[in-house]
Amino acid sequence: MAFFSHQVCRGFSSSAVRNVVIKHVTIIGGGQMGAGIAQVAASTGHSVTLVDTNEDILKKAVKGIEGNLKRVVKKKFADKPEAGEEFIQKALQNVSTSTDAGSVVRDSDLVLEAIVENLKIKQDLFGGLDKLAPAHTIFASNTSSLPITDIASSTNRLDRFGGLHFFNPVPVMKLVEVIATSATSQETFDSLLNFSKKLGKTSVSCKDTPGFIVNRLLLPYIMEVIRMYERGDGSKEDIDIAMKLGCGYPMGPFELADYVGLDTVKFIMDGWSAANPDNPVFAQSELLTKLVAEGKLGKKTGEGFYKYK
Ligand SMILES: CCCCCCC[C@H](O)CC(=O)SCCNC(=O)CCNC(=O)[C@H](O)C(C)(C)COP(=O)([O-])OP(=O)([O-])OC[C@H]1O[C@@H](n2cnc3c(N)ncnc32)[C@H](O)[C@@H]1OP(=O)([O-])[O-]
Ligand SMILES: NC(=O)c1ccc[n+]([C@@H]2O[C@H](COP(=O)([O-])OP(=O)(O)OC[C@H]3O[C@@H](n4cnc5c(N)ncnc54)[C@H](O)[C@@H]3O)[C@@H](O)[C@H]2O)c1
Repeated sequence: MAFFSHQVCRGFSSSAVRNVVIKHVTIIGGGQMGAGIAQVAASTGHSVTLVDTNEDILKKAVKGIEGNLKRVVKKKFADKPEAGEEFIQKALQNVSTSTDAGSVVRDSDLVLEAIVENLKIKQDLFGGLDKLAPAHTIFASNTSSLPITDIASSTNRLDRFGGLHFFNPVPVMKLVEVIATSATSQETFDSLLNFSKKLGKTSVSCKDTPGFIVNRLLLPYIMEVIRMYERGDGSKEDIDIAMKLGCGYPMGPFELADYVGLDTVKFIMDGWSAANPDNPVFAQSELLTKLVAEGKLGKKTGEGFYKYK
């Protein structure tokens, strides 16, 4: 990955189809992000198929969606519990699940991937689905840090491939970064922008540069924080309080890293430090490496920088 080889111009190669109105969405990966995106897409009238590797994960994802819909309804329909219940049921009816992506992509306008942050695994997934999905289907990745161009290279639909980068927790965070590679067609880009709008999100347009906008700025901050703690310049608790009360951030950096998942933070750092071995901004942290090796991945495993059990 050439880290700073910015792709400054977007191509307008002719797409096989015109603007795709996205109605049927396949979301691959029913973890934190996939389930959150499924919830928002289903709540806004899209039919969603959520795909993961086994039924237990999918059951947990749907249960999580139901729980989070209840949180949404509590506020949105505070004085109308019946309308709130109807909203939940409608959204849930829009969600189906599958462990076989290949069999469900045939009906999809959009295949959005939110699986593990690993280039080869993402390429294998899309490479296989490219042969099965209809010509009009748009592919998109929710990757935090991998070049969309590299993920798309496993397919023959470069013009119908883009990035849709959501933020955690998806039902609450208002932003979506919409990423165009140099091969993404204008029609595809517009379809992704329209889809983001239908989800009620505000979108920003990004080039396919490492970390897009947010993570290119967020990761160096998080890594500098971890190094500060490793040097003994402040306790985790004090650093978190300082950034919350001093900067007005809703979470301190250690809380946020635990919330996002330390495996995801490490996956991103591994890629960026390998591509930039001489850049101290992307230097590895011994502590982060140790926590991930011990399976302390943050909130999702009950322990990361903090304990949650
Ligand atoms: C960091 C490592 C480096 C980056 C790695 C890359 C990661 C990635 O690529 C980019 C990111 O996502 S970067 C990460 C970007 N993310 C951030 O930076 C997040 C920063 N943190 C925050 O914004 C807040 O701490 C939270 C919103 C998470 C919780 O808020 P709080 O005040 O502490 O606690 P609260 O009172 O419980 O919740 C408040 C309201 O939200 C509602 N709600 C919550 N979850 C919900 C769900 N799943 N569904 C529905 N609703 C949900 C809840 O019901 C409540 O509603 P009410 O109507 O007001 O009662
Ligand atoms: N966690 C965040 O805050 C965050 C925010 C934005 C983007 N992202 C990105 O979104 C993606 C997913 O992150 P997450 O936090 O939801 O991860 P997660 O670990 O919570 O969930 C990933 C899910 O993908 C499933 N999966 C893995 N390989 C699969 C395959 N081949 N087919 C089907 N399912 C498969 C896993 O079983 C798991 O349920 C990553 O690319 C990550 O970088 C994460």
